[in-house]
Amino acid sequence: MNIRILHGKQGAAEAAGLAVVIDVFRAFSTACYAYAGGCKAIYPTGSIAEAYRRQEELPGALLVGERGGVMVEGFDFGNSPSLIAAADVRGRSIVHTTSAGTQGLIGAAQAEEVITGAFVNAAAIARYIRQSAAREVSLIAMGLGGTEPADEDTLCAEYLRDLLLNRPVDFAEIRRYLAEDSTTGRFLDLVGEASAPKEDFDYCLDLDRFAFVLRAEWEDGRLVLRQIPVSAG
Ligand SMILES: O=C(O)[C@H](CS(=O)(=O)O)OP(=O)(O)O
Repeated sequence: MNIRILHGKQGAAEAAGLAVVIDVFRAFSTACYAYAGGCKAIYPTGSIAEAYRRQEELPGALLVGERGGVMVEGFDFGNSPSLIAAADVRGRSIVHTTSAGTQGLIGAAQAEEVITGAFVNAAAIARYIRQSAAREVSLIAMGLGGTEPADEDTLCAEYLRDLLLNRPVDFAEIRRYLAEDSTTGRFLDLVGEASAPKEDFDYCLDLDRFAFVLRAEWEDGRLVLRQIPVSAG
């Protein structure tokens, strides 16, 4: 298996084979919590205007997302895993637009298959990749706004690579580093911003909470994330 670590929107555009678009803080942690809460489907979109157009096509859909980490005015929720986990999203479609994560899903157009990446389902991602027998794997660390590296995404890409190569991993040290030394968890700087609660840090670093992956598929001309359970072993 050939594994490449790529970065940001540029990396997404270069991704080949099975692509894992990684956004730990917070897009793809939030998406996992939404599926765990029973949402019907998540539609990743690029622009805010496109999100509103998609919502018109999907009556009753919730609008979820941010710009600069802050909930888009008029949306139902920001990009917050803890707030989504506390909400009743059962049976609801979600239209999701974020600065980095959803842009990466849209940009990875050359890849054969695209799944999301986060720590909350890291072991399931590694199992899914092994079971897929993919020969080429692109791990894309989306970073800040898809243009600057962010420690949490780079560390998640390296963590997934090491799992796949059966190398030792030390999640406790990653967590400690992100809590104490890293400065790239931008939403953590939005102190007092309701759509960026500090609890999101723990929600995003709840390693292996979920045993599924989210796979991006095209349905009726729309990109949608679908939940794929991954068996143990
Ligand atoms: O909502 C987030 O935490 C980030 C905002 S920013 O890129 O850190 O400003 O969005 P995401 O697309 O989930 O990285």
